[in-house]
Amino acid sequence: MAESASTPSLEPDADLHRRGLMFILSSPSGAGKTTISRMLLDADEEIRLSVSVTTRQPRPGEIEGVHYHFVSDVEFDAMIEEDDFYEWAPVFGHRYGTPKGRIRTALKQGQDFLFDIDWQGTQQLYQKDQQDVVRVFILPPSIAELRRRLEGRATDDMGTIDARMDRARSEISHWDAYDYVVINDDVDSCFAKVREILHAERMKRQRQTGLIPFVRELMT
Ligand SMILES: Nc1nc2c(ncn2[C@@H]2O[C@H](COP(=O)(O)OP(=O)(O)O)[C@@H](O)[C@H]2O)c(=O)[nH]1
Ligand SMILES: Nc1ncnc2c1ncn2[C@@H]1O[C@H](COP(=O)(O)OP(=O)(O)O)[C@@H](O)[C@H]1O
Repeated sequence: MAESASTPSLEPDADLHRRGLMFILSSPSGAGKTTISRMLLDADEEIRLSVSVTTRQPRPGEIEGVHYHFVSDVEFDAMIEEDDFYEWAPVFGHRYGTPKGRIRTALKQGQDFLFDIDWQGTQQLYQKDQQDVVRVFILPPSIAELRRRLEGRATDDMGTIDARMDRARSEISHWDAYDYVVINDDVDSCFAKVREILHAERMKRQRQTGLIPFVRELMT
C-alpha cells in the first residue's frame, strides 16, 4: 500500500539526529583501557578519540596526533594560560589534558567522542557536562594479573611498574564514581560488553532528538 502524505516516516539517517556522547573509559594503569579503546575505534566508525595532550615521552609505536599530542612542560603551561583545556590533571609525574578543540560543536552535530582519561578528568568532565557523559570503569581480574600485564607490556622499568601498582589501589577506589564497571578478564568479552553499553547509551531517549517530530506525528 502506498504511504499517505500523513504517514510518519523516519529519515534513513534519523538516528544521527541525536546529540553525541562523551564516552569515558578509565581504569588502573595496565587493566586494558587502551586495548579496549583501540578495539572500539576500529569497530565503530561513529566514535572518535579525543586525543589528549601529555608531557610524557611517547612509547614505542605511539604516534604524535594519533595516540597523544606530546608537548613540553612549557607548551603545556602555555595551553593552560590560553584556557585550551576542558580538563587536565597530573598523573605519574606528568600532566595530561583534554584539549577543547571543536568537541562541543561536534557533539551537537551527533559526533561521539571516546576519552581515555583518569578519574580526575572524569570528575571534571562530568561536572561540566553531565548530560553527555557516560562513565565506564575497567577493572583487572586480580592485582596479580594487573602486574603481569604491566610487565608483559614491557614499556616501563620496574620502578615505574611499582609506582603504577602503588597507584592502582587508589585508582580502583574511585570505581563507584562510574556509571558502569566491567572486568577485563577475557578481552573479547570485555570489549563486547563495552560495545553494548555504547549502543544502549546511544538509544537513550534524551539523546534521540531526531525522534521528536516522528513521535509527535504518531500521536496526532
Ligand atoms: N585527566 C586526564 N587523564 C588522562 C588524559 N589522557 C590520559 N590520561 C590518563 O593518564 C593515565 C596515564 O596514561 P598513560 O601514560 O597513557 O598510561 P596508561 O595508564 O598505561 O594508559 C591514564 O589513567 C590515562 O587514562 C587526559 O587528557 N586527562
Ligand atoms: N584481557 C586481557 N588479557 C590479557 N592481556 C591483556 C588483556 N587486556 C589487555 N591486555 C594486555 O595488558 C597490557 C596492558 O593493557 P593496556 O591496554 O595498555 O592497559 P592500560 O591502557 O589500561 O594501561 C597490554 O600489553 C595488553 O596487551
